[in-house]
Amino acid sequence: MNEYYIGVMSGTSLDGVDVALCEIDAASCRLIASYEHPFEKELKSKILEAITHAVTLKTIGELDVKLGVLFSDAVNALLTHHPELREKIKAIGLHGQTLWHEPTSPYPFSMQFGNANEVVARTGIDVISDFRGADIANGGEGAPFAPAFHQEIFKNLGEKIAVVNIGGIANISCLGDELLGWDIGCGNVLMDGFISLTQNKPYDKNGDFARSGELNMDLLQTMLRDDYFAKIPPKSTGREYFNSEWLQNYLQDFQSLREADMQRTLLELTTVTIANEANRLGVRELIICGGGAKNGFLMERLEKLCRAEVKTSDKYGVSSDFLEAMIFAWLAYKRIHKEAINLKSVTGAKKNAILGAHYAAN
Ligand SMILES: Nc1ncnc2c1ncn2[C@@H]1O[C@H](COP(=O)(O)OP(=O)(O)OP(=O)(O)O)[C@@H](O)[C@H]1O
Ligand SMILES: CC(=O)N[C@H]1[C@@H]2OC[C@@H](O2)[C@@H](O)[C@@H]1O[C@H](C)C(=O)O
Repeated sequence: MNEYYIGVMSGTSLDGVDVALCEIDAASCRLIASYEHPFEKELKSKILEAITHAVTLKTIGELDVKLGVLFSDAVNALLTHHPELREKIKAIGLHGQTLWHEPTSPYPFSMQFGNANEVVARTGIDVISDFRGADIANGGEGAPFAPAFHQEIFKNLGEKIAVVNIGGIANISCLGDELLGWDIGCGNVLMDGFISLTQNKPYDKNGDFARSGELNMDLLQTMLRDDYFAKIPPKSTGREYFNSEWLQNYLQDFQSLREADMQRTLLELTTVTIANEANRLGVRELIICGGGAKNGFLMERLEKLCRAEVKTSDKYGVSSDFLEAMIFAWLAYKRIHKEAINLKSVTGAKKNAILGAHYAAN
């Protein structure tokens, strides 16, 4: 029998909270309704501050609850449009806001905020959260998890298919008998960071500003030599690595470049690092999802640089905007049904584990 779950995702871009209401059974996951809840500017700056500066435990505790309230508001807002479904929702899969991801240190962890008890109290619905902890405890990277879901929904397309999510961070899934996947590196996060610093805009709409600039090969080659790109998978990353310090470090020797040239070169960095992986894997089709799919210039460059055919997931009827939120609805379904997730070939965990902690409403 089909069951209803809600997935809530707020990613590295901090652009909004994505909510996906899905109808799920053993063979399918269908998006029934979706909603993007606004992220207040003030909360966004608080999160960025917590990532880059030392903050007090009081601030951290409050941030956890504020995010819990935000995620509850997001779920309740979606359900006001579908009141008849509220009683039917089995659970909310709550990813939480990643503040810090450090899976390879001596005491590895991945920190997602958004108080689950608060979400249970404010929605009256069971919540599954803390998805990454078990994978890390089993020796895995705790990310990316998207490959398991990509495999599930695109398995009928055959071999040599890869899916790339271009969010703040870009991650790839290579589908097949042995599932592969890792975080490629920067998706939009550096482009967003640069245009926000220079023009106070959240992102470069359609890549138009980048298009107006010239590619600087010296800067591109220098950035491509960054250690992260050469690292052998399993690997995963986030804002604790690709951030304003990273940008400053690479841009400082190129101060004479025009801002448009820097933007253009950052866009090329994203597309070249994605295309390199796709070409190396020899994929025949590259399916794109995440906000980067809306950047016309970025998509043009990807089509040029990739030997594979490049399509957005929308072409297969899967929303490129809500695919990540759907992952957490699906993972909540898997947790309720106590099914382990096939991820050890991706994250390097010793075993496939049942992911997530269950916070019951009753
Ligand atoms: N019209 C557009 N033109 C250019 N870029 C866009 C457009 N719309 C969205 N984006 C980019 O997509 C980003 C948001 O993508 P998305 O919501 O997939 O990221 P995320 O889920 O927060 O990140 P991650 O997947 O790393 O967790 C924006 O910050 C922006 O850079
Ligand atoms: C630690 C963390 O939050 N990682 C996110 C982030 O956003 C994209 C990429 O980096 C991926 O590793 C992951 O999200 C998706 C949903 C994942 O687990 O596949």
